[in-house]
Amino acid sequence: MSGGAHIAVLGGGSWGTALAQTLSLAGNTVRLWARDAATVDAINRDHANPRYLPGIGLHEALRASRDAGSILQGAECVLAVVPAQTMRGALQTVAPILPRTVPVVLCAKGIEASSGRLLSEVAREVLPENLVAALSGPSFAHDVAAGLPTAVTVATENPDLASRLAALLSTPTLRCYSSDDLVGVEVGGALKNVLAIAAGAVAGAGLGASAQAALVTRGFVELRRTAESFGARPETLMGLSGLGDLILTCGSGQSRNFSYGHALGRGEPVGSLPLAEGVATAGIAWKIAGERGLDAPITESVVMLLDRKITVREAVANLLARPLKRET
Ligand SMILES: NC(=O)C1=CN([C@@H]2O[C@H](COP(=O)(O)OP(=O)(O)OC[C@H]3O[C@@H](n4cnc5c(N)ncnc54)[C@H](O)[C@@H]3O)[C@@H](O)[C@H]2O)C=CC1
Ligand SMILES: O=C(CO)COP(=O)(O)O
Repeated sequence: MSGGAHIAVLGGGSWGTALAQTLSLAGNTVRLWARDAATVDAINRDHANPRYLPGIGLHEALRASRDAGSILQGAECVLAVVPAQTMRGALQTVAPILPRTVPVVLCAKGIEASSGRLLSEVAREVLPENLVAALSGPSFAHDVAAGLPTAVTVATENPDLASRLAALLSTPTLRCYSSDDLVGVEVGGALKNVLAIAAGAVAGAGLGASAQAALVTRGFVELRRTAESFGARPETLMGLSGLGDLILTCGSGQSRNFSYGHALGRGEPVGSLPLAEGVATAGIAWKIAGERGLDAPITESVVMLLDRKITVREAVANLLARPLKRET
């Protein structure tokens, strides 16, 4: 169980702040790097992050800074919690000052759209000497910050390190399981966001709970197919970072990806909505599926929907019109 460690968190958004809060409450020394001065001031002065975690009072010992050097000083572990498409830049910022003995835990969910790389591949390019892990699973930032019970998976390819990191990051309310299937945990987290957009779109278009259940189930088949093409183990995808996160985000308006899809389904504007990682990951996930000869009709529908080439009802009509097949 966590406590007494020095942990650095890169990213002052909702998830970085929530992880920093639970780890700080568990007795760790937590330092958070945020690029935005207002966020740093609010955390240090008011013990709050009203922009990203409204209504949550933060632990007084949690400190923030815009200076990455001071955040990293003495850190035993770094949590990287910026959006997936900005992960490379954030890691590049700390690369010259991060000791190579410090493990980096990637907490974002996405695939780098410009390269098709998983975030662990990005991290290994930027920080070739550091051990890389991923933390993923069904966990809304607000729930974790509020101390509600949550379970996630912490994965690295080294089982001993995975167990040590899971122990380091578990708190009385955040239970971390360990796994050596890094790729499985990463891909499960990245692809569920695309499916949450699809589920939200079906709900927003008023197509009914039955359609939503069918879509999520068939979406999970797509997720498994794509993840297994990366080398993920099927049982990982049946776990927290896969099925577990689909159950959470494909049925809750608390999910930003679901809400984004919901707005699309209702024909509402999406320009001012908060971060929905599935928007950036959908296109690259479909491209990867195409390159590998994988059937991914729901991912394709999300891409067409995001590009405004199709409506939700047309997308669902197309899915229904596909040739009948065995359920696999
Ligand atoms: N919010 C949640 O409930 C959960 C989020 N995640 C994942 O965590 C990742 C981060 O999401 P949130 O914290 O929710 O996003 P957010 O939108 O709440 O915050 C993003 C933060 O990253 C910062 N940022 C953006 N670009 C940056 C850059 N280039 N360099 C440094 N900082 C930068 C922003 O200033 C902001 O503080 C995403 O991949 C998300 O899928 C995972 C589990 C739960
Ligand atoms: O990943 C999450 C919960 O596990 C958060 O989901 P959203 O990014 O869709 O809000």
